[in-house]
Amino acid sequence: MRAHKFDVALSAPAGSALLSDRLADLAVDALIDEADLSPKPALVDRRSSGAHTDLHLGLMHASALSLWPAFKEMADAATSIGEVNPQLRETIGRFGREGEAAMLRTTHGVNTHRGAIWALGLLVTAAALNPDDFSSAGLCQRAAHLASISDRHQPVTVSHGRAATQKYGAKGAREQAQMGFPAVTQAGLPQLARSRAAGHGEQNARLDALLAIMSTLTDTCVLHRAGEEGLHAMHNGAQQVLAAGGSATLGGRRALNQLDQRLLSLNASPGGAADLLAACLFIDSLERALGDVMRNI
Ligand SMILES: CC(C)(COP(=O)(O)OP(=O)(O)OC[C@H]1O[C@@H](n2cnc3c(N)ncnc32)[C@H](O)[C@@H]1O)[C@@H](O)C(=O)NCCC(=O)NCCS
Ligand SMILES: Nc1ncnc2c1ncn2[C@@H]1O[C@H](COP(=O)(O)OP(=O)(O)OP(=O)(O)O)[C@@H](O)[C@H]1O
Repeated sequence: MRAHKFDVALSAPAGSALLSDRLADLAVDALIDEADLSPKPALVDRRSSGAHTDLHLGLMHASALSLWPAFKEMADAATSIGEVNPQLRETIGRFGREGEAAMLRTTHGVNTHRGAIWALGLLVTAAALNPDDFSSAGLCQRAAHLASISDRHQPVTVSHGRAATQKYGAKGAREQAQMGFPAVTQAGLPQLARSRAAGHGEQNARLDALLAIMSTLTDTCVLHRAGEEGLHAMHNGAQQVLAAGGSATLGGRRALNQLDQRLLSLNASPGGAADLLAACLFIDSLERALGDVMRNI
């Protein structure tokens, strides 16, 4: 295995920990940070379970922790296989399904993180494939390449997401990844940077990033639960919060509260947007690790 200067940065807090351990740590941290972020519209957070009757914050944390081995296995596979090819795609597909099984054992059958395993699994793999390039563009491009390869062992299931993409002709989790996560690179990450630069505070900047994603994403969780009316309510409401100045402003907070109420009344939970916020936080943490290395050279 090649040694990279980023191995040092990523493994620093854990001493001798390997790159794959640190990538799995960062993916789990991103999921826990996403769950804790509050007040998120109609999602599980520190205040409530949002539109979900079967989820709560403790379950989100336990589920996130249960995914650590799957993320580590994916990173290890990327390091040993070393390139984007069908073998790597099918290997991480197997670990993704094992991750889903671990999640369902932990939550007693509740879907807490299906979409997140997919998005973060691809990004963890993309990071381990080339630790010299943790740029968001590079990571998302490698992830997209992987997501575009078919997996012969993937069972054909009738998921809520697939049903919604077929009924509404919308692009779902699979297509978002195949396109290189435009919701992350063109909406979430730029908004995170803008709100930080405006001095809005980290939690508000993260909420604004979530809202930027929600303002255009065809979230199949919302489509499945609340149809096109729910999707329009999400797009319009999120745009209004940002137009009012974002979560750090009084007007933005009022609009955010209205969006929360509206989505709750429609039973519309933006779970796909939440997963993509976790993807933003993961990429952001990698870019910060890179910055720390540069400062210490
Ligand atoms: C591609 C996946 C997400 C299935 O997607 P599908 O649309 O069929 O289904 P499902 O309704 O079960 O889950 C979709 C989840 O994605 C999230 N999501 C919804 N809409 C979107 C969107 N537009 N963009 C991104 N994520 C979204 C939500 O959290 C939702 O719960 C995935 O579960 C899968 O196929 N896994 C197989 C295992 C695998 O190959 N893993 C690869 C290694 S990570
Ligand atoms: N903080 C969060 N709160 C709720 N859901 C989240 C959160 N973060 C991410 N999610 C995502 O939202 C999805 C949950 O959506 P949903 O409950 O609609 O799932 P489902 O099992 O497909 O449908 P249903 O519950 O309607 O039967 C999970 O797959 C998860 O990836």
